[in-house]
Amino acid sequence: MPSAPEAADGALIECESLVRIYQTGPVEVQALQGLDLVVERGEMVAVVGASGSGKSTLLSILAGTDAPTAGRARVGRWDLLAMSRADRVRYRRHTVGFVRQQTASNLISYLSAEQMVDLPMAVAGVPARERRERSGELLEALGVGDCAKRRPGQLSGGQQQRVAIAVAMANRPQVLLADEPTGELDTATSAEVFGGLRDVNRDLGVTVVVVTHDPAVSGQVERTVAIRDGRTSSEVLRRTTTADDGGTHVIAEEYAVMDRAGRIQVPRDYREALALTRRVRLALEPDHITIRPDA
Ligand SMILES: Nc1ncnc2c1ncn2[C@@H]1O[C@H](COP(=O)(O)OP(=O)(O)OP(=O)(O)O)[C@@H](O)[C@H]1O
Repeated sequence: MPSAPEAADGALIECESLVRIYQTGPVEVQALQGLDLVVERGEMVAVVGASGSGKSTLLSILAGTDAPTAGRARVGRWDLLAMSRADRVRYRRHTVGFVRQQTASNLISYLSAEQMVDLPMAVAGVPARERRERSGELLEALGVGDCAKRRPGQLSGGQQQRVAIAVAMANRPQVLLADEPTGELDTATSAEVFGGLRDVNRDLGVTVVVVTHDPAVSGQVERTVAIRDGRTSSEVLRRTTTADDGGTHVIAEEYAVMDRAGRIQVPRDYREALALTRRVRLALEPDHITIRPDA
């Protein structure tokens, strides 16, 4: 099987000042307005943000199905702004896997679960025996081994999404992208599907980027990236600590994101609380920086 190029040293995904402008007739929509994102190999990151903030646009660019207007976007050694058509096919086949929100759109109604996992490998020229083994392993790993012979109509919504994860993982991608994968599911089923994403991240080492509205999902990953108006505005990092009595709890801390030029976005509620407008006073203190109203 042809393998995707190995990543250079450093982060697996790196987006810098990423811009995507959609032009529909005279109307121009800036879906991404200088977004920065770094994801390390093996990480599982949630991307959150209001409707229209640019989450799906980011995911389509990372998936290689949409091209940025400007900026930099790199996944492994692939420069997403400079890929030929043949590169794009290779990139989509081997480097990234994609799971969509609509369970039905991930699957093919007349194929069984194992046939669906088999298909991307067959297209990539993987020998039949290796395909059979890989399909079996993946469906087992996702807890749907007993569904191998069933078609999508014979699977629950949660099982369908777990099969979709297995399909996306078939060609051993470096990155698994999921756009609201639990959006159509109830809470218990969402937890099951999210568990599937965590399993492939932990056990198969794939880097996962998951777009979600679901706080129960974003609350379980170590890093959540918030997008506002097409830019990365803040990140929440979570770590688990152990207390003296042996009990564990999760500490979540919110950080503002600064780009290479030193720009940060001051949250609207902070700006409003102190009536910060166009000009502010910055002062460097021994271990922090203050921002004061211009008055
Ligand atoms: N193909 C397109 N043509 C024109 N405008 C588009 C296109 N795709 C997205 N947009 C616009 O770009 C902006 C960002 O859209 P995007 O779908 O990335 O947001 P989102 O954060 O994923 O939203 P949601 O949570 O509702 O899915 C929106 O204003 C949207 O209307």
